[in-house]
Amino acid sequence: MTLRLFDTEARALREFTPLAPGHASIYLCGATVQGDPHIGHVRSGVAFDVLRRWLLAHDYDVAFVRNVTDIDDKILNKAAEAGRPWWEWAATYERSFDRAYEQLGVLAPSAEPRATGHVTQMVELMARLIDAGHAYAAAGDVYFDVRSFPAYGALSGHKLDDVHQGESAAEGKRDPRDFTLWKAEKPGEPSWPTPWGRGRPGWHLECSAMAEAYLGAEFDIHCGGLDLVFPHHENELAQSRAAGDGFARYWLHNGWVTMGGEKMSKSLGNVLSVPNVLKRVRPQELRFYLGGAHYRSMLEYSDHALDVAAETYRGIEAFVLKTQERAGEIPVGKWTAEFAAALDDDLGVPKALAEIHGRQREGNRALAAGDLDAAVAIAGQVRAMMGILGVDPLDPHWVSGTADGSALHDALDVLVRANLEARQRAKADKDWAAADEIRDRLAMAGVEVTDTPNGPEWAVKTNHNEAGQ
Ligand SMILES: Nc1ncnc2c1ncn2[C@@H]1O[C@H](COP(=O)(O)OP(=O)(O)OP(=O)(O)O)[C@@H](O)[C@H]1O
Ligand SMILES: [Zn+2]
Repeated sequence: MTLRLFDTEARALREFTPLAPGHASIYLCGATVQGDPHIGHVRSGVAFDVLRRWLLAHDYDVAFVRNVTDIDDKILNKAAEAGRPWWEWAATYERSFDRAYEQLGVLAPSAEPRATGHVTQMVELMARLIDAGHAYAAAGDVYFDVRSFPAYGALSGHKLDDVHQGESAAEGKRDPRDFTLWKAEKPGEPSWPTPWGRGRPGWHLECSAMAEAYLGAEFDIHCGGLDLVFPHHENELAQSRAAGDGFARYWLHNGWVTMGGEKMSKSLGNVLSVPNVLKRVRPQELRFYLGGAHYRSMLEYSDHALDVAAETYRGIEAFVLKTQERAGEIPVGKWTAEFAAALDDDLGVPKALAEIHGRQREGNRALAAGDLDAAVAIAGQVRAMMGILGVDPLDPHWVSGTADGSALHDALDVLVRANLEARQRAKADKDWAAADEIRDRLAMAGVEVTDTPNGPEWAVKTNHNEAGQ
């Protein structure tokens, strides 16, 4: 595998050579869990899941860390407005993000560290920076001294004179371009002890400390959305390198989901929540849509574009299902050389999809010609390639997640019906105890039985609405 990735720091495609052969360590900036995810939020999760799957397919041992920022001004403010504890607010929306990732078939991270669980590491990192003369404490805050790090701005291309951290002026800050590592305690806000007083972490510090804790002082790839290049990643890099760590060796950034030409963003109000979109299309179709564009390009949302992607997905799915119907089984095959070349070229998913469509057409021709062996072989290739993109139509994730017509549902139906027939026989024999026992057993398994004029009907009780399924 000769994988080339566009490295934001080098501003060029670079061949990926891991720090340790056969291992890849990846850090992805996760969500600030302040509200439900919109489809822009989950794009990075989907895009870099493809990178992970491609490395896994080449037998890499991948350590994939995606953090949760569970302490932040926005979380504190929103929780306070709602009159709820901040930790409950964060936990609620962390679950909401987890559910969205799960629905879209994003592989669970190797570790999902929360910022609040890593304050010790943050304090240690600050101590190293202060000792090395790169940071200072003032009035309970701790700042990074930007001028002490000559390479500052190298990632984003900012000249020092043009740097605006987006932070307000503060007592004791030596230079307006310095950024906050640690915020002094405010009344009523959560805080942790440090040698410089109680307070809470700044966002940038969190990721540097968590990346090092899990992936070491130097690791392979740091990923995130394009908006994070500055200041977030510039500041992460400055902190970690100033502290003597090699930090990330490659920086990858995904483009935005836009609507009306602007970044989909809560503050602009042009957002579509994941559950809402899943009322229109199935999760695998949404994933196919979000993951179908090149990860670095902008993806302008429209209902029409989403519908077209869903229809395209259904075309590929129909070919695989039709072949499966005739052949019985479609073993996962191997991707083609064209597909590999496309993905190796900075994860060129659009070209990879063109290859899949080509195979699909060839497969449909084979089906039409009655050449089932050829169709099965091609469907196996299609499954392998779609699997790398996380959307293999026969992946059990989609099959079991789809309540109607799925293999799992059909299997369950056979078992439940057998139980219901036994219950009918027990009733006919006036063996009420046996009939009740069967009903109770089904209830314990979460199967709810309703007697209707057409006979008993059953459904699995769920605790949440399975939107779109
Ligand atoms: N429209 C979008 N398209 C792609 N990625 C996005 C989009 N909006 C946010 N992200 C990414 O989601 C991740 C989490 O971002 P964060 O929680 O800071 O949200 P945000 O950018 O403040 O979103 P919002 O503006 O909607 O509040 C970041 O990596 C960010 O780049
Ligand atoms: Zn981060």
